[in-house]
Amino acid sequence: MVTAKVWVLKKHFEGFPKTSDFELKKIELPNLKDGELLLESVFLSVDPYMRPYSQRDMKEGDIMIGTQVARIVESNNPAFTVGAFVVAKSGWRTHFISDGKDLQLLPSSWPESLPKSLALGTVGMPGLTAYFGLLEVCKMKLGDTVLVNAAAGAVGSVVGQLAKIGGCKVVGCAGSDYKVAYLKKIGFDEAFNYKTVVSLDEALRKASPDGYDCFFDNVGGEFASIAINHMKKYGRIAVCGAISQYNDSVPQKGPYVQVPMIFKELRMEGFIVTRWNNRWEEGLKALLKWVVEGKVKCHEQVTEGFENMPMAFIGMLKGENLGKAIVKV
Ligand SMILES: NC(=O)C1=CN([C@@H]2O[C@H](COP(=O)(O)OP(=O)(O)OC[C@H]3O[C@@H](n4cnc5c(N)ncnc54)[C@H](OP(=O)(O)O)[C@@H]3O)[C@@H](O)[C@H]2O)C=CC1
Ligand SMILES: CCCCCCC/C=C/C=O
Repeated sequence: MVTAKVWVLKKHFEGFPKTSDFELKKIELPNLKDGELLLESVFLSVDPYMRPYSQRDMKEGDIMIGTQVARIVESNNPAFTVGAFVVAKSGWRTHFISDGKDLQLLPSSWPESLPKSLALGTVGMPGLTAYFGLLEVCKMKLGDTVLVNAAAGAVGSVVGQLAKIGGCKVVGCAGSDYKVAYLKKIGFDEAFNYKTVVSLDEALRKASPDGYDCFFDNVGGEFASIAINHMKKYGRIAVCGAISQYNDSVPQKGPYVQVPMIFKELRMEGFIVTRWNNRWEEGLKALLKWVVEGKVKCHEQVTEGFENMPMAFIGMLKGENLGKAIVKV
């Protein structure tokens, strides 16, 4: 008999999540039936979407949603070998049972030396968000100037590097000087700390006096309202995330987008990465190749210990992570 530890949403978040909103529980797992597997989580992901999705899709007492890289420890399913690693969507659990239907094996070309945790970041859902958001929503093309916020995070850092591979000028902003230095190190042409600039408007103008063709928006709110005025005519805005609004108890008020959208004839499109579920293999193959070739650099903020999951999640929402926020069990 295996005992799994799980993190439960004890109380719906009100404003910024608190550690007391979570509860650690133990669950006895039953014996495996035919066709089933027992898995242990090795790395778990903490992501911004957990904040709005918990509000929309979860009730108090549910196990927190999320993905992990897990190792197969027992298998009654001939399609899965003990010792293999998979990406699963089994929530915040140390151990779980699966019938294999929802599991994704890591690509067979995954090099032994490459951390498997990257399957939750650059070579996983966040990397794919950057890939499809830039190619399909921003319609990025050679010579474009691309703006991205939350640029030193899991999605943003890949957006900037893919835009450089695509022959664009890239401007990024992040919430600390350390993050800004990292952006310059990984090839951003311009980067600034949005928390310390005297004027966001001036910082955006200085970074690209001619404006922006593409804006990959991870943040929303005030930043997006100012950035929209810096778009070039016919610019494209990919509305990927709105992390500056996820913890609001009272919705923020405008300025509103209509006037700049009309006069600059902009295209602004929200998206969710799962729209391209049927092309994940293509995206993962491309991302893995760039990582292996050293064309896309990865950084992870690894928190040790399953018991620290709530802390890692809250820390990521506060901006404590450089690159992808990961928990190592
Ligand atoms: N549409 C889709 O399919 C997907 C959307 N997303 C969205 O992409 C965005 C980035 O996600 P991800 O890369 O995983 O997360 P990150 O790794 O970028 O971590 C979140 C970062 O957001 C920044 N941040 C937090 N609060 C604010 C704020 N009030 N204003 C500005 N920045 C803030 C912090 O960086 P800093 O120090 O720079 O402030 C923090 O490090 C999120 O909005 C997320 O919801 C993610 C995946 C899929
Ligand atoms: C494999 C899990 C897919 C999660 C999709 C997350 C979409 C994110 C939206 C905003 O953050």
